[in-house]
Amino acid sequence: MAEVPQQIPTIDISAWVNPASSEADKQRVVDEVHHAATTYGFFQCAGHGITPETRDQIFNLSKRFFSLPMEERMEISVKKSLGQSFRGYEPPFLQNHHKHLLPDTKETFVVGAEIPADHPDAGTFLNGPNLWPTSIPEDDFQKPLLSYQSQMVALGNTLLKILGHGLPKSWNCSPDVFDSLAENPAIPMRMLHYAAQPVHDEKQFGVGAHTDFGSVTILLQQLGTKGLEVWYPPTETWIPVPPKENTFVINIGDFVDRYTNGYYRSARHRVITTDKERYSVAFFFNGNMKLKAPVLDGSGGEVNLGDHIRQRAIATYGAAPTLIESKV
Ligand SMILES: O=C(O)CCC(=O)C(=O)O
Ligand SMILES: [Fe+2]
Repeated sequence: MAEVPQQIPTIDISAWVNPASSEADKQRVVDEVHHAATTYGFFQCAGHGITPETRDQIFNLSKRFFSLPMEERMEISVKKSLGQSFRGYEPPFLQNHHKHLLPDTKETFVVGAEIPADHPDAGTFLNGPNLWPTSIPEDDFQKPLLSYQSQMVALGNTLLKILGHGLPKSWNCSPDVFDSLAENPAIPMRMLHYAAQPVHDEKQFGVGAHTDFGSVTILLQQLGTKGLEVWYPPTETWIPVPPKENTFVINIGDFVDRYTNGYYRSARHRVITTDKERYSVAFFFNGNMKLKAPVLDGSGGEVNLGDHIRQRAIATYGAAPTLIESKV
């Protein structure tokens, strides 16, 4: 029987980003990420270059948004976003990952790539203009959020490069193989707020057990809170993933799992409820929604990112028929 891991690994990727690093130091980063992605599907990422001030600023904005009156949040509800663009505010109890559970307690504000309404793709699945709260000045809210978004895109690209370098040599694919996946990517960022749940109900989760749909997720957690757990199949255990100073939690999504035929693992995870409120920000680097490509290990079969994500959204928002019927 495998030993129960107490935590997922922490990996400092700074040697990869620093042009002065030796090849051996860069390779160490590749090896560590490879180990985490094949074993856990999760790791804590340090040395990413994003400042603590940026992190504090993002949480302050999130707190400011979720403190707006409910009517104001509902004015920019996802239901009001253009076509199937899925932008704006999602109230609690909307998404359900399992029929036998209650819907998730989380509430969410979703920001994606800013696609103007007159763009040919606007209104198609995950494409369109963002919805912004009118009572917060643009410079105080949308500018810093979009700046954070571009830092997340850069980090997502870096992570895909590292993952590309870790693929087995026998597959004969270029280490830049994920470049086409990273082109013009869908990048929904979900600012998440979990209200305190003083009464425990075993059917109630912040987010029920699920895997992420896209390529790579970059998660920022509020220090001093808890709730995130990842499933480790060899020991059939949930491993807690506590927030750690100056790190992001990185996890592999379904698409990279399928694309690599399960080599990089998209691990199940969940957020349990606690008696303390919690904020987190999940940046989903979904990737190029138009990508259709053969599975990388040459075993046959094709992956289609857009179809996969659409089907998973339908499955998990199925408990919210009004949203799903009008949106997907
Ligand atoms: O809030 C968290 O820690 C994780 C949220 C999550 O797993 C998700 O939104 O997919
Ligand atoms: Fe998730």
